[in-house]
Amino acid sequence: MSGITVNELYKTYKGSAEPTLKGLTFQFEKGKIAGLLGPNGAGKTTTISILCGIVKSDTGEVFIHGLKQDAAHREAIKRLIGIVPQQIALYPQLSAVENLTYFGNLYGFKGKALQQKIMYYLELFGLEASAHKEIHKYSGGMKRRANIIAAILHDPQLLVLDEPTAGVDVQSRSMILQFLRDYNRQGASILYTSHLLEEAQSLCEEVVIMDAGKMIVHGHPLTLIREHATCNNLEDVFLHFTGHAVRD
Ligand SMILES: Nc1ncnc2c1ncn2[C@@H]1O[C@H](COP(=O)(O)OP(=O)(O)OP(=O)(O)O)[C@@H](O)[C@H]1O
Repeated sequence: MSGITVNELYKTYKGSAEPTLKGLTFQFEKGKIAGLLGPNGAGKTTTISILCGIVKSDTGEVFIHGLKQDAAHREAIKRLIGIVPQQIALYPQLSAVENLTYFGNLYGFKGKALQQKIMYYLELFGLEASAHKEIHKYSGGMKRRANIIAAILHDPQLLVLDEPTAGVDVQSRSMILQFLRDYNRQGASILYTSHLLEEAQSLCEEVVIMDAGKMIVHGHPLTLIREHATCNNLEDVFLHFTGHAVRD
């Protein structure tokens, strides 16, 4: 399996009585836009963090494009993946160009080629006029767009995004979604989490709905909707499987 394989993941955080992941198992095909969905506290961020090698699971295994996520492959997987975390991971006192130069350098890119790439992406994401503005002066949507650029400078084959469109303005959201479609069309795999189910339904070719640390259902959004007579959209499917009780 050359996409993403998650096998029997268990994870209990130190000091927690309850496991966060309880035998989580799923697969996503390579080259697709995939969505990892679930209510608050389902374990999505934990799962993504384990996939990317940021958090260690207690047991279970993960394969990314055929490579096992372990010490022997950590560096190779790091080059393969671009991570866009939920929190903005940029230095607020530095400009976009300064931040992106720093992140490019971390991946070994330097000089004119890096600067050209940074300017290309700043333009693509509508940030060229604010290229030298400090990040703390950016709006929320601008920060999100810059945060994505930081994750793609090394041309990752798999882009993993944790709620990239949460709380952003309509124009930024539309630009981010268009970028994800284009980046996928160029051959990259995308894995993203979101609570916006209408968005996930239109964007994703595959979704996993997880709850309480387990996989609940997996499939193409439209197939899942068709398979359940009472469901008209992905939100109906989500509520069908995860219930109506509010989560804390
Ligand atoms: N570092 C941590 N230490 C202890 N508990 C944690 C830690 N990170 C997450 N948890 C707990 O694990 C559970 C799952 O959290 P996680 O952030 O993975 O879920 P999620 O599905 O991403 O939620 P949300 O949609 O709210 O972002 C929660 O109960 C959370 O409190």
